[in-house]
Amino acid sequence: MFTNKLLTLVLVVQPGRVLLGMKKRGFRAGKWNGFGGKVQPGETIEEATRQELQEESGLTVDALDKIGNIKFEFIRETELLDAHVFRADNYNGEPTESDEMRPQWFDSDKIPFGQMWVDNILWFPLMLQKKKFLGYFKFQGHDLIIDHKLEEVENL
Ligand SMILES: NNC(=O)c1cnc2ccc(F)cc2c1N
Repeated sequence: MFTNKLLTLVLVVQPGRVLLGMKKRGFRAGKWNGFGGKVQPGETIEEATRQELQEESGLTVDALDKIGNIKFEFIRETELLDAHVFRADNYNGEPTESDEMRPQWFDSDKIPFGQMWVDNILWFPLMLQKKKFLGYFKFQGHDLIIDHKLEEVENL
């Protein structure tokens, strides 16, 4: 029996480049990540996405494009992570370092996949092409995918 934990994830994209955040402390410090986190009770997924983006990068966005839903399972764990993935092509403000994250722009052809969650290399190309997708990744630990599904969809 699984419990479902909602996560948000947003990639801010400009022509030829993507904004990522270097996690400075805590879980998976030293990795580059999109911006996001948990959805608190009473918050919508979109509200949580905006809140986490602002806290972690200093940015606000007008439009959030829903581009993916990814379910993460870890063997021997009963919590399924249900990540709602968004893309933002416009933003307000300037990327600002926080206690948690150091934002940095990366050329779209120089994404540091070796310092990211290992599933990113599989679905970032879909995200960059603005394709909508459903993903499922089964992890053994945090660095080994032992099973996965990834499909493009017309609607989410
Ligand atoms: N850019 N961030 C991610 O791709 C990301 C964020 N959080 C996760 C939590 C659990 C997991 F198995 C994967 C991710 C993940 N890929």
